[in-house]
Amino acid sequence: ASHCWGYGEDDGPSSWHKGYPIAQGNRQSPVNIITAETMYDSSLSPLIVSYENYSSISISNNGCSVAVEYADAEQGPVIEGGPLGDAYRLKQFHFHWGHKDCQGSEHTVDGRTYASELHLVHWNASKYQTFREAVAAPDGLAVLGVFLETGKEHQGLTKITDALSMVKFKGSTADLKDFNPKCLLPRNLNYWTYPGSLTTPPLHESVTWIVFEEPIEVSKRQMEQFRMLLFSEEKEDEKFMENNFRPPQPLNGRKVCASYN
Ligand SMILES: NS(=O)(=O)c1c2ccccc2cc2ccccc12
Ligand SMILES: [Zn+2]
Repeated sequence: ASHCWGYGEDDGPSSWHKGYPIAQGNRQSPVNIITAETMYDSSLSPLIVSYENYSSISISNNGCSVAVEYADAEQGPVIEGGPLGDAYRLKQFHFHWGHKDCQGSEHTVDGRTYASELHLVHWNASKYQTFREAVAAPDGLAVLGVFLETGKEHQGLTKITDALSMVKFKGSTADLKDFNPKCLLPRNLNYWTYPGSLTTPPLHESVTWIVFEEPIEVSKRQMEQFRMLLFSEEKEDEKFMENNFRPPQPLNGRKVCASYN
């Protein structure tokens, strides 16, 4: 089916189960992280982020978010360690945000929402041949989640926020070369991890989530730049892209592990 789901009244998260029954599965994402119920797991090794030889290609508006795509190269940017048994290669990163700064993240921490959440999507290139194959495998994907809160301007993010005007409409793409995503990670890499899913249809339960505890700071102006994006195509009525987040889903007995005590 074409993109017949969205974030509106009648095509939003509460109706996704009609087209995607897995929406009511037992390892869905996002979740509310209740810090008092997280388990320190001393067997979790530090996360190794090797983003040195990155090569970003483009930035695009896919009608539900704005994403920066990376070349699919053997020696591309990877993450390993932590809860991961293999090396996972960066495919793209994208954002979720609200129509005001007090909401917009997908994961929540003790019920707290953040202005936005950055997702860096990686696939298990050690075990699978293609992203397409990995996207439906239970150990196929690893997504890093970074919370964004408003404060001072994020220097590294300006290259992205200043490019947003070039991808205003659904289906638009623009060149975006040499963007090193390492600058978007928080200083402190303490994280929570749990087994989950894509937070958008097809909602495959194939994601090892790694959510950093420390948010990064972005300015209110930078958040406004995300809100000028459109869900709609050039010829359609203007629908501002905002509130493109799925609310927290039941844990169904899953434990959220903490990398720190
Ligand atoms: N929110 S999300 O990270 O689940 C997600 C993906 C996750 C894994 C693989 C591909 C994904 C593509 C997405 C595209 C737009 C929004 C979320 C997306
Ligand atoms: Zn996402």
